[in-house]
Amino acid sequence: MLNLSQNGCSVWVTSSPELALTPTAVALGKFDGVHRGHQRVIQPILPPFRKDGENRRWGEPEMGRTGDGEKVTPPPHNGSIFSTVVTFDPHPQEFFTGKPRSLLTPLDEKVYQLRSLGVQQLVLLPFDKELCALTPEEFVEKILVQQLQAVQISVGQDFRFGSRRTGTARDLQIIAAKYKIPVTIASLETCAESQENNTEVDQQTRISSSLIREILASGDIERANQLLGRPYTLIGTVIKGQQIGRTIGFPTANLELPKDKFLPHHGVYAVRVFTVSETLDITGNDYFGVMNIGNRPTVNGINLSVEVHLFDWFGDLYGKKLAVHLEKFLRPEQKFPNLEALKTQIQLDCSAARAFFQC
Ligand SMILES: Cc1cc2nc3c(=O)[nH]c(=O)nc-3n(C[C@H](O)[C@H](O)[C@H](O)COP(=O)(O)O)c2cc1C
Ligand SMILES: Nc1ncnc2c1ncn2[C@@H]1O[C@H](COP(=O)(O)OP(=O)(O)OP(=O)(O)O)[C@@H](O)[C@H]1O
Repeated sequence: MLNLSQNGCSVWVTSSPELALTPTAVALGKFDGVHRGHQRVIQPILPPFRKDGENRRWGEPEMGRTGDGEKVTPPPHNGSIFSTVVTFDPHPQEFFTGKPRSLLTPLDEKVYQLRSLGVQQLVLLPFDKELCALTPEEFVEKILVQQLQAVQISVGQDFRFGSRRTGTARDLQIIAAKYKIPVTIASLETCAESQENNTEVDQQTRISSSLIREILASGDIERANQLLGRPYTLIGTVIKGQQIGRTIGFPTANLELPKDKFLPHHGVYAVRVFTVSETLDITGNDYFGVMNIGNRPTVNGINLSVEVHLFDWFGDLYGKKLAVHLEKFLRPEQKFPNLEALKTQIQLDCSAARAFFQC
């Protein structure tokens, strides 16, 4: 389906497990967000020669593309064990509810995050009736042993699998032992519970994609960033807006985002912006700026718009891909009586963002 390759680092992405590079060291789960808990599960499947956080060059041959139904030969096997994240597509919750689910990390972004951790392969198991009906024993035998030739498996302590989620992480360990495959069960990465409860005791809660969504929806971007282990990022292509911004002295780059991207609380954020390539690698300098996510009630906007104003930068960004790191929530969007009042407020937003970034 996709091959994302830059500087000799590639991730082989396939939704056909029979096209997977084998043998594999597998981390299992949905991994939306690739948050700190996920990173703990992925760590044990990475090659031992790689130090944490290092952007590894592993000198694999250039890989071709694969895809649903596409007949493509995977790159030759070079004798190594492929660090592989195995996830489900669509997201199981989307399959059961029939409702499209927005994601913290749409596919391109997930691949980018996995690649920067050192993962070599992403297998997107088609989540359908057939897969759902597999018992834990059948899942291990058919998918992990026969198709992926797993030699090592890693999951979190609360991992559940197989039909009606009957299999636990411990069950996986027992079943995999029959095939002599070791299973690492990562202990839960937790964080302090929100202080809202006003309890004296330091209660801990599990870091999860669902918790991070809730926190983003509430506008607490700094806490969401802590749990992710990096800034929450919106990545999109710059498209034309109504071009009113430039008339009030604040030209903005309007972003078209992946349709399934989860949007945080609407309003104004202090942001750090990077131009990126198709594979999402940073291509130039970074810029500071302010971003608005909202409907622009002051100009009777109807559609949701995501737009960023960069400090001290003038030029044409149309068609460019930007990665916008959300660092601080400044205020909710408001309806102003006129453009002059909006302009005055945006000036204040810029000052607040500059003070935050000390720039
Ligand atoms: C930092 C920032 C804050 C903004 N805050 C608001 C706001 O509170 N209310 C609003 O109606 N529009 C707000 N906007 C959106 C402006 O209305 C929008 O930038 C302007 O209409 C230009 O739109 P254009 O990009 O289509 O030309 C904000 C934009 C920026 C960059
Ligand atoms: N906080 C955590 N600490 C350790 N392991 C985790 C943590 N969160 C998830 N995992 C493990 O990482 C893998 C992927 O997790 P998964 O994406 O399914 O869960 P999640 O982040 O809790 O998402 P959701 O909130 O949608 O359930 C699983 O093996 C899971 O057990």
